[in-house]
Amino acid sequence: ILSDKLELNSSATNDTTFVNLKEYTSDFVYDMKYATEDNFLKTKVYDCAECFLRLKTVKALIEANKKFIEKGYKIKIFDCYRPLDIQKKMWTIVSNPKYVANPAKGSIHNRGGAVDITLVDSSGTELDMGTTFDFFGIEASHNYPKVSEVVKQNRILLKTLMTNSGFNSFDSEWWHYNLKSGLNDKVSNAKWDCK
Ligand SMILES: C[C@@H](N)C(=O)N[C@H](C)C(=O)O
Ligand SMILES: [Zn+2]
Repeated sequence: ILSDKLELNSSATNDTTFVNLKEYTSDFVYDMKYATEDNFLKTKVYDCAECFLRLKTVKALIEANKKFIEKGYKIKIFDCYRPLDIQKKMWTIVSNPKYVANPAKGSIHNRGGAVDITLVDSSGTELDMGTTFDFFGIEASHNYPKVSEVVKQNRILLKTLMTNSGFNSFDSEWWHYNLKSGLNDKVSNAKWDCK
């Protein structure tokens, strides 16, 4: 029988095992938007705020965060693994692959290989990235030219260290990063246990 719960802490942990980021480090800041009502669905679609990812994604993200910490910043996380059912809900609201991946194909979030993130400074203040998280418009694009020099530099900082740590950026959303090998893994609809 296939379980619809994420299989965790299996004795044979390998790079594609789903793990909880907080079990590996306390160096991240969290604002798991879909575990709140402060998101574009205007409803809490996760029962609790946990960041599950494939172990290989966790390793790459920790490597990236170390580089940001050396510069006085930290990664703040908005979303990690996302069950396919939630992707379907998102797609009914925003059926535009520039902003929400088509569930027929599956997002790399559904594969445990994507993260939605920003940067905070040493006092925990978010860097100005020009738009809010999940602003679905041209202004959120890496290629949008009419942003201030500060915003441009902040986006470049995020993109440079993430792409140097094994992630690809996503042109239409400054916050979304895909692990380079993330498309090789299976889409999942498993949910996680909330204690
Ligand atoms: C919904 C948004 N946060 C996001 O992650 N979009 C990308 C394109 C996705 O759904 O994979
Ligand atoms: Zn995303």
